[in-house]
Amino acid sequence: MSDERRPLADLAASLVQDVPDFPEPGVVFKDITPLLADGAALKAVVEDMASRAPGPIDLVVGMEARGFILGAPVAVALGAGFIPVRKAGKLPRETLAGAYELEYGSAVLEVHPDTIRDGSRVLVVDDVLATGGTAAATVALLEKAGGVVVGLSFLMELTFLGGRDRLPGRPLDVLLSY
Ligand SMILES: O=P(O)(O)OC[C@H]1O[C@H](OP(=O)(O)OP(=O)(O)O)[C@H](O)[C@@H]1O
Ligand SMILES: Nc1ncnc2[nH]cnc12
Repeated sequence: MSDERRPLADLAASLVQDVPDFPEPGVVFKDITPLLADGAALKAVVEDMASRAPGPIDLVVGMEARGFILGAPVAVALGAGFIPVRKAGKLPRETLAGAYELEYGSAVLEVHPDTIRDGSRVLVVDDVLATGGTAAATVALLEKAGGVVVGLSFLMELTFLGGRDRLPGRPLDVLLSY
């Protein structure tokens, strides 16, 4: 990590709380709500994510639900559109769907493919990269819909869960590593 990014990383880390055994025994849940509640920290994190985008971005994609919280303001900061990738059954029109596994369960993600113009440069934003199941399923959906995923940006990575290995060759940006 660059020296200039260190103060932001320290601030963000101080505002993430560990919650043991949530949502199930053995999982240490990284709770970002204290960070979200701190206006200066939230602004700094969003601006940092936007500033590290790899080149021009047409669309920012956020995954339900925490990916919406960070993704939408990053999209606004970049002047890009925002695409919600939602859990099954929430989007009202024709969807593309993909199943995936995560640290504490499995689910299905969906997107409205007609909101992604062919060849759009897409940045994926989420709070946590854990097993990488959510991110890998999202990349697959976006590429099927015609987008070009040029990067993924996460507030934090749980390195011991190996999510990076499910995103080989993808440009990843992470502020905090655990
Ligand atoms: O790398 P993975 O193992 O896939 O885990 C990461 C995902 O898990 C969390 O979302 P969650 O599905 O818990 O939903 P939420 O944002 O609605 O809480 C987090 O916000 C990521 O999207
Ligand atoms: N340990 C964890 N804490 C918060 N979000 C997560 N998503 C997947 N694993 C997580």
